Amino acid sequence: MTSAVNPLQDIGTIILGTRGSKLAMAQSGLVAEAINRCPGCAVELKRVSTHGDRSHAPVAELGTTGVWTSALREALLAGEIDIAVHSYKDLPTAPADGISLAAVPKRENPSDVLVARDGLKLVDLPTGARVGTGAPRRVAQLRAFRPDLEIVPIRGNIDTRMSKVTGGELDAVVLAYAGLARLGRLDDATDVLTDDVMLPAPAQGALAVECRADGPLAEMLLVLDDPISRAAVVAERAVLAEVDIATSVWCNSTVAAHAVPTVADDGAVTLTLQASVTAFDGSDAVRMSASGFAHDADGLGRRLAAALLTAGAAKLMESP
Ligand SMILES: NCc1[nH]cc(CCC(=O)O)c1CC(=O)O
Repeated sequence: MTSAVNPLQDIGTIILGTRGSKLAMAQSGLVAEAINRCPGCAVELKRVSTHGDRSHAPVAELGTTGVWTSALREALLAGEIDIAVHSYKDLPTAPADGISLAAVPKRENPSDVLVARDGLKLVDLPTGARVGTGAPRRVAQLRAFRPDLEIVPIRGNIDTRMSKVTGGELDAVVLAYAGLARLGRLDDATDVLTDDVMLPAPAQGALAVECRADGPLAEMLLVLDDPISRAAVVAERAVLAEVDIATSVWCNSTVAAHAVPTVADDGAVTLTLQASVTAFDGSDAVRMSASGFAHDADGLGRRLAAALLTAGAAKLMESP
């Protein structure tokens, strides 16, 4: 008697590596749940501590790419874990040898949100209000839109950041919608920031599921992949990669990008990609958009980056 081939039947328990933060555990839990739904699969979570978790310095000063992700990739290559789940926006743009991006699950809302006292929206914050964020992209866009605000550099996990608002130390913080959604804390958001005010980080809201390129998991993990989310993120990251090459400011970059997919009646997927680079002090910015087919997502992003660079994007990020 023959039975249908189950590509996982010989794999045994799959070890899924994750950072230990509440958000990372929630994200990894979502991926683990999806894998556990496949018949015969069993997943075990294993915590891996990263450079970013161990250091308390501002992320912009850690001086290296992959502060949240390198340790997970090393554990993957060493065979200590079989799958790594990352926030896609935290991954370096350079490809990693021996590792496949097996799946990009359906993306959460990529926007940033404001969590402010008294339910305030960004436009309602009083002059001089104290707003916490450490990300150069958020700082620059906030300064461009509301030069009167006092921006306070902060870091720490989402709970820590939000507690500075409830504790009265800050009037507001800027966070990713996706992070709040995954922690079940969306009710705390007081304003969902629109693209014209705060264009998100490339790949914000998306997860990256990686495995060893030579193993059996890559094919099986494709069930978790959402090709439209993947195409959008690939376009956004191509902008970042191309600007990175021209400027080498990586974590300190103010590059923002958002690709909105549309599916035509014939099934063809088109992306409308918007991208911007803002001067660190918010005094100047270049912003452009372009459309193209999802199957050329990478080319679309690279061409838009080239146009941004021609318009002076690299110069804007010369001095922090
Ligand atoms: N570097 C921190 C980080 N990495 C991913 C997210 C949010 C979740 C996501 O973008 O998928 C966050 C927190 C934040 O920006 O508020």
